[in-house]
Amino acid sequence: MIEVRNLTKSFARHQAVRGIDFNVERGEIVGFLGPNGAGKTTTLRMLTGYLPPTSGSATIAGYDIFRQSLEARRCIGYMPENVPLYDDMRVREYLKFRANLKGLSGSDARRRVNEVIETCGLEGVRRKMIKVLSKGYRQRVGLADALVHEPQLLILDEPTNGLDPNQIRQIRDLIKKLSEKHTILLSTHILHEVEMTCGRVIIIDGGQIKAQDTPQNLVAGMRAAGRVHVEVQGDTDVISPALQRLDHVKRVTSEKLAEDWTHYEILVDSGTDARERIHELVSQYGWPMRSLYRKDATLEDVFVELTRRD
Ligand SMILES: Nc1ncnc2c1ncn2[C@@H]1O[C@H](COP(=O)(O)OP(=O)(O)OP(=O)(O)O)[C@@H](O)[C@H]1O
Repeated sequence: MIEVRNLTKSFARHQAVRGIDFNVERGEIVGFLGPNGAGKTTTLRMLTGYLPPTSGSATIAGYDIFRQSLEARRCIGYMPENVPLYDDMRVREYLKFRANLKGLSGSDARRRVNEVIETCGLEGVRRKMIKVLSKGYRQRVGLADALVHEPQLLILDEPTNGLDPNQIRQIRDLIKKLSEKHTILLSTHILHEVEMTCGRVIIIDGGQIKAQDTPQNLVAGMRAAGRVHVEVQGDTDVISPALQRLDHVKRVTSEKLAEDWTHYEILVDSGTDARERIHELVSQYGWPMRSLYRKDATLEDVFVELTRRD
């Protein structure tokens, strides 16, 4: 559905996207992740024909996004980061206007507008002015707009940005429902959302792809695949280096708690479990300990490991 080859974008002397390659197959739902300024929006804007690339190529459903831009864009429903809506139009009127702009007319336009109003849960606000809608409903109008011409591919740029937890859940459920009929490329900062909705993840940083795989494989393949948490009472300047010297420990971070207790987070190598060694060490020195547990790596750990700056 999407084939990207050696795609590059430079703004003056700044290279925002540096020769990226990736594919998205029909029916997939793929998360596009990266820290601020990684090049996500620039990539999505090139794929949707809003920005010409400096070099490289990309096709959507077999159409070259530059040479066959119109055909390619017909296959795409794009929801940009800040959905531009006409505040002084009513929801239904706006969607009808957008459907007409996308080449639908008469009964076809009416049918599709009614369908997307239902799909996106907009029945209750169809006659409301856009300016009075909550952020969650505005996002739904943006999604309905992206869907109205029945595109095969949906490209969503941070669709849950700025929403409250209930609204995030509603949009997430809607995206899941849409994934039954559409291929989806979804850019987001919310990693939990990606773990719950995406079959595959592409991580981009500094304009380059750092990893692409299923969330499960990314977590399993991480070098530091686990964290041990321990709370010990005593001198952090002594305890922290002692923990750091244990086998398979990659990094120790500490946070002081009340009454001379400290919480240590210990990053350990994949496939190792340092808990027994930690217990032995703490017992050997007689340091009081009140908790010791291990947490497996999450997609967030993979993301931090691949994109950390320090
Ligand atoms: N029109 C532009 N002119 C100059 N530089 C730009 C332009 N658009 C983006 N950039 C720069 O390109 C880089 C990538 O920006 P981009 O918006 O693609 O990042 P992003 O991954 O979408 O970040 P965010 O998560 O903050 O939206 C940034 O350094 C940004 O400042």
